[in-house]
Amino acid sequence: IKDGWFREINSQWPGQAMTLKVKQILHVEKSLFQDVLVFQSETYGNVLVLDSVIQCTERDEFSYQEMIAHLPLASHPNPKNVLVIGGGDGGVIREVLKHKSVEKVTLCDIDEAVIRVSKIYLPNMSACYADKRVEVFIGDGFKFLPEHKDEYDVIITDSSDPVGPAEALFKKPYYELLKESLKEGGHVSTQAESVWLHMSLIKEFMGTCKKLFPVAEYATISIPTYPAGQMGIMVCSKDSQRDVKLPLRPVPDCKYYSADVHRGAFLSVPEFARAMLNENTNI
Ligand SMILES: NCCCN[C@H]1CC[C@H](N)CC1
Repeated sequence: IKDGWFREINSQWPGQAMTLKVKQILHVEKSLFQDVLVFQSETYGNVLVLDSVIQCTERDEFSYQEMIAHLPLASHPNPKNVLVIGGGDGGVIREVLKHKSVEKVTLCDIDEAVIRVSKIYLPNMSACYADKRVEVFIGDGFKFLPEHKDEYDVIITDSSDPVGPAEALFKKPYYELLKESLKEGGHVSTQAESVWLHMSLIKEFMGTCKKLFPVAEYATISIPTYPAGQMGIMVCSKDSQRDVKLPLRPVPDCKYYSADVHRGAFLSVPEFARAMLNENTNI
């Protein structure tokens, strides 16, 4: 933070940086896994930053949290048991609980500091921890998944970037674990970075998903405070007959998500990205 501005300078997005004006620094901590910063911004509410990377802001988090949850859930016929890997800020669980069919949602985040801090500074994301359908497990998804095979209808990987604690969550071994923890006809979703900055990573990532899942689709969303203002969501299904681009039922109380936005998120992937992603299919 310099002269009152937070600048998201990072080697993953060379030569550019989102900058937010800081009103007040609320929390600074070095957890077991990463540097944790929360500040009150002038125009985006409270902001959670991990290892100098913006994780979420109160003003625009709904975009990403709604879409990473509802794309896999609304396209699944009857999701009952849901797992969230990461997502310690609580925003994704809030969205999962909007689905009446969901009986239980388990959150597995490696860093208790993120949960503790979001309970204090991100109340409208972490309020849902009080819901009786929610259970929390502090630990590494890599250790949790092998102990929960054939158990979940939907698994959402709400991770930080592939630099630091979340690096392994973008590689094949993790996706094999995800697949084994899904029940028949299960869906997965994960944050899939920006077509403006990470095309090579997304291409490799799509290749992994297409090898492991019969259905794998990349959706795009608009979110101002993520790098380049665009974020991808990868959605896969174990059921070769399933269309994850098709919303099967409405989701109440959303500010970003709708049935049209569901379809549009897959249809509006820009041509340069679609061409690169489709190259993978002839592996
Ligand atoms: N619920 C927190 C979302 C974390 N998602 C990532 C944060 C860092 C970004 N560069 C990419 C998305």
